[in-house]
Amino acid sequence: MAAVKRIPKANDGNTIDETLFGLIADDLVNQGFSIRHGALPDDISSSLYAHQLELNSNIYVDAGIGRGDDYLKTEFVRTDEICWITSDSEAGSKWVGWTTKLQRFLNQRLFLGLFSFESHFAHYPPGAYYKRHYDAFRGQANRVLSIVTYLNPGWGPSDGGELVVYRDEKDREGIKVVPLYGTVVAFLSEEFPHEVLPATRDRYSVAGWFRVNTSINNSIDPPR
Ligand SMILES: O=C(O)CCC(=O)C(=O)O
Ligand SMILES: [Fe+2]
Repeated sequence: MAAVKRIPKANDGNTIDETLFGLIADDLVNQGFSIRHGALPDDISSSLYAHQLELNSNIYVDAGIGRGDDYLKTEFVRTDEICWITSDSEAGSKWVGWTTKLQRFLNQRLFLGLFSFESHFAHYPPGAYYKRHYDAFRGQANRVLSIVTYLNPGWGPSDGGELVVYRDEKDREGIKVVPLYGTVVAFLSEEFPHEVLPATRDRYSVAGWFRVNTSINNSIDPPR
């Protein structure tokens, strides 16, 4: 008889992933964003962490803004460097597997119509930043939901590098998120301006975006 893999259940009978996904969905309904500490399953964090350590620093590229012809490299806005994640590595495939489950859950629960996902590792050397920005522009129907997680064990308050999520266009104070290992942040891409403050240490994150399908005439719009 084929072995059946037992998926751990939380007390309420949901899988551990489903319990977390339910909390994220509730946060998105109530406030449009979700900040969950220690949320990414440790198996995925540790794989991503190990994989990121092995990445040769020369495969990172300077981050730019926009896509295709709109792509600009501007130090005025951001000074991090990035490396896109694929399912080719074990770590990438675990992460993409998990985000696919989240995507399915949110589509069922919130009818978001999320269609594709793209994500990258980002390295912010000491002093690097990403100024206040939106991940998507209203009406351009592209990035719908942003997700970020951190690969920085032992990050302390004096290390800086917080993600600041602003509640709206007018908010100047924002909510500061310490980029600590295991924290997961998700927010509606068109609604929340945010920025990355400079850190005193190397800061590693994974940032991803779920998109809706903007294909025209059966030609599928590529993620990037
Ligand atoms: O690393 C972070 O905390 C967020 C990065 C970000 O805002 C982005 O890549 O668009
Ligand atoms: Fe962003």
